[in-house]
Amino acid sequence: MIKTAIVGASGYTGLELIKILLNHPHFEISALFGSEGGERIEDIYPSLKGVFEAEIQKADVEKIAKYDLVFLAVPHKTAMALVKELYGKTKIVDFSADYRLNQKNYEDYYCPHIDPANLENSAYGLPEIFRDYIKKSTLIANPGCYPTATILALYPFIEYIEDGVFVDAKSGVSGAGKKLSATTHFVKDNENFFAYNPIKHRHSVEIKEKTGLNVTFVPQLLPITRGMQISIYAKLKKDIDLLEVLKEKYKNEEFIRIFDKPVEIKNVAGTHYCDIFAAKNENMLFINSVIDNLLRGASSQAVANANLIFGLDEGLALPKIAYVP
Ligand SMILES: NC(=O)C1=CN([C@@H]2O[C@H](COP(=O)(O)OP(=O)(O)OC[C@H]3O[C@@H](n4cnc5c(N)ncnc54)[C@H](OP(=O)(O)O)[C@@H]3O)[C@@H](O)[C@H]2O)C=CC1
Ligand SMILES: CC(=O)N[C@@H](CCC(=O)OP(=O)(O)O)C(=O)O
Repeated sequence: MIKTAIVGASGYTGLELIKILLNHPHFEISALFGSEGGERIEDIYPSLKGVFEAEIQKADVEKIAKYDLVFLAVPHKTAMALVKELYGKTKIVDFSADYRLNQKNYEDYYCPHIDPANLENSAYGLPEIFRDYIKKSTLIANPGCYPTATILALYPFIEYIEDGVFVDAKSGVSGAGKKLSATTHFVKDNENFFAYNPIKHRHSVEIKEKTGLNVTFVPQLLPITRGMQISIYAKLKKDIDLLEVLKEKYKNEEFIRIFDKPVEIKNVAGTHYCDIFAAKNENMLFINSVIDNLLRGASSQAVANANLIFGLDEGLALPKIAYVP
């Protein structure tokens, strides 16, 4: 078995990761870490009682470095402070944005980078596009949830569209993590729907850097727990058969499903799937994608990447059964 540590186990993506790894034939959950430690995972998440019970230790680089595989499900900045010490000692899948961007883009949208030397050692963990790099890397920058759903939808069409696309994005509230804020308060979100941080959201630069396209990106908060839906509006340079383009690009991809009608969050919530649909009105293109932000947008994608860096089948243990009805 491959000894695995989860740093940030008490968070939402940490919990999803635990659930996936409990069904993994090769990755064994050997240690859980958090900011202070001294808690038990089944006390934080009573749903795990009798299923998986373990102590959470205070994060400590010396201890974490002993494991073969480390998932960092921690906030930006915290991740790079750990990677700076851990790189080369173990295999790392980082959920944060710290190794996703070039230094300039990172510092323009986040903060000064404290480990720029390792930016060139990371692979952007979107398997459908960067699989070959991922397999050779020991540091994976797991993509953001909005960029995952947006880039997978745009990728087949990049050569066919004009620069300048509108990305209308909607996320469930778990995308913001477990910490409380005025924006994620029940009374604010319940029976409500609003845009936040339009145009300037940090994910616009991630989408731009990976696709080369200028994007007008507007995230919005849906009053649901999990799942996200992306609507992209673009101009086609020439007439193409949209579904044929999608089917051809993703013909070997088990976890991309192409639909001939608009896609729905509920069909992917609880799974690693990204469902995609596209339609056009003359040269006006509409692309529609859905994912589970906690899974394909974070934890199941992290496991797909870990499978690849250990030379395992990419789909091992990835969830396929949606929470329907
Ligand atoms: N939620 C989502 O849909 C997505 C999240 N991500 C990214 O994944 C990461 C985790 O997100 P999420 O699970 O939502 O966040 P949460 O806020 O739910 O959880 C964060 C976790 O990080 C731990 N943590 C914080 N500081 C430290 C520290 N100094 N040392 C060790 N552990 C620490 C916390 O532990 P403790 O409770 O002990 O403080 C907690 O378990 C973030 O980088 C986020 O941006 C990426 C894509 C989608
Ligand atoms: C609803 C919500 O607040 N979503 C988060 C995005 C979560 C995500 O994908 O991730 P990273 O933080 O890893 O980039 C936001 O807009 O900041």
